[in-house]
Parts: sequence; structure tokens; C-alpha cells
Amino acid sequence: MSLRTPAPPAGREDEPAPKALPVVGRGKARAGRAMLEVAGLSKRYGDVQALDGFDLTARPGEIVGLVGHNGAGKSTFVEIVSGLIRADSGTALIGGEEPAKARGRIGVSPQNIALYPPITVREHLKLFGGLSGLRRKALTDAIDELTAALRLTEFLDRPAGVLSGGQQRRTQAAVAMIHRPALLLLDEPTAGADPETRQALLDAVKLRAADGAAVVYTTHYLTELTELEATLAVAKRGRVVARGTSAQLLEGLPGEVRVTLADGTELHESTTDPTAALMRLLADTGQPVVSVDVRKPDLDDLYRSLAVLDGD
Ligand SMILES: Nc1ncnc2c1ncn2[C@@H]1O[C@H](COP(=O)(O)OP(=O)(O)OP(=O)(O)O)[C@@H](O)[C@H]1O
Repeated sequence: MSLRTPAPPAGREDEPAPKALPVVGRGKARAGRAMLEVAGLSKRYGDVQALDGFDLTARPGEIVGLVGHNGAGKSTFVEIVSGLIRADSGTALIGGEEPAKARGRIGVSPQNIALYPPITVREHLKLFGGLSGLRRKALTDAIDELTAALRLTEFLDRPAGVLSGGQQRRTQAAVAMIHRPALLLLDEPTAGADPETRQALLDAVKLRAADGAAVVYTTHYLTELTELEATLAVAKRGRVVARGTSAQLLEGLPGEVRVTLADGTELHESTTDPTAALMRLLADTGQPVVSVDVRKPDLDDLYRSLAVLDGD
């Protein structure tokens, strides 16, 4: 890739936040040098500026939840860091090395399934584990452990092409993890997944992070990032506009209280104090209440708050 801007110094997340970032937090980040250091990445496709100064770091053991609207540039970032495409400018370093040199240290689960239909789950894992240097018992142990964690054991000898969508997603994740990469890039790994598939993936990701991998996990589901205890990076128009824990980023944002009355009337209030709002709504209903729903602030609320800050 073309690399024109200098590499960022180690530990840059310790520096004061640029003004554009509402919150900066380090979450579970371990001390020491970041495994992933991305600074000022730009990428243009014709008229579309897909990335426009994208910065992100991830430390060993940290799970970074990369969120943002469709088209914010998340997959383009993943493709550049995994060495599939080149940036126009900026730096992407994995353990201090460019993506092309760091391939063996990266595991990628792309947004679109990329498996070989005729070959089995076991053959996929033997192939990718073998390419990274795993042999004999180490390889079979790694396959057994990972497929058990991802609840894939019973599908080991089935060709990828006949697996269900959820089974393929888990196989894709297994291919990304088999060589215990230092950097794991998972691009919407649970898209379309049922609850069991989702849980298996989340459990496996947590194990890898506990093992010391730096993980970048793109998703549209905040609940997954809460379960993963991920720090959040919010992408917008090709750059990261907010960084912190979900508690930090959501603090002070209003959720919603909704009360449905017997005659079908719906009362709702956007509020940061659901108890007080509920008391207010219930005080003068004058008829039986059918249901009460309290919604905590979510990613949509976060995006809206950032849009207000940006003057959108
Ligand atoms: N190969 C390509 N050719 C042309 N435009 C592209 C290409 N890849 C991405 N883009 C454009 O770049 C922008 C960023 O796309 P990207 O896929 O990175 O967004 P994203 O945040 O991953 O979105 P989503 O949440 O929908 O997956 C979009 O406007 C997209 O249309």
C-alpha cells in the first residue's frame, strides 16, 4: 500500500482527545503498544470518499466495536487493514508492520462469506491452519477446540456449500481464528445469525480476546458490544468521530418510555430519567394501562446525538 503519512507513536490513545471526538476512553485496553495502529487512512472510489482520515488503534486483548451507518467506511477500513485493497494515503500497521507483511498475524472474517463450496469445514481449517504453520497434533487440537467453541463439531465433514447461512458464518469465523491471529477483524460476523449462532460467535470472540488478540468487530447491534465489553469506535463519512466505552458514549442520552392504554392510546416520552417520566405518564391516564415499555438509549440515539453535534 502507499504509505505517505508517518506512523503514529505508540500509546496515542493516551493523548488528549481531539475536539471532534466527544469521548475518548480506553476500556479494557491493556498497557503497552497497540497491535493495530491506523492513522489518516483515505480511500476514494470515483466520486465517493469512502475513507477520509480514518484513525483507530486496538491494543492486545481489546475488543473494538466499530459501528456506524451503512456506507460509513467500516468495510473499506477492514479491507485495507487485511491487505485486500490499498489506501490512497495514511498508515495501517499491525504490530508495527504493513498489512502485506503482517498477513500471518491477521484473521479476517469478511462481510460476504468467502468459503470454497466443495471443501469441508475440516478441510478449510486444515488448509488455513496449515498455511499459518500449524502441524499434526497442534492443528487437530486447534480444530477440535475452535469447532467446539463455535458449535461446529457435527458439521466438520460437510462441504461448506451445503451448510446453512449461520453454519457458514461460524465456519468463516473459525477460518479467521484458527491460527490464533494477533489481530482479528470481524466484519458483521453475526449478520442474519440466529441467537445460538450469535452466542457461539460472541463466546469465541471473547475467548480470543482473553488470549490476547486485538479484535475489531463491526456490527449494527449494540447489545453484542455490551456483551463483549467492547470499546466503541463510531465511524461516520469515512472517519472515526467518537471513541469510548458504550457507557461513556451513551451517558446522558435520552431513551424512551412508552405506555399503552386500554383504548389503544400510546403515550411516550423521550427521557434520561425513565422512572420520573413513567410516573408523569401514569399520573393522569384515567384508564387501565395495557403495557409499559422502557427503552434504553441505543446506537440510533448515539448517531442522532453525534449528528446534532456535527450540525447535520
Ligand atoms: N469497490 C467499491 N467501488 C465503489 N464504491 C465503493 C466500493 N466499496 C465501497 N464503496 C463505497 O464506499 C463507501 C463506504 O462503503 P463501506 O462498504 O466501507 O461502508 P460500511 O460502513 O461497511 O457500510 P455497511 O454498514 O453498509 O456495510 C460507500 O459509499 C460505498 O458505496
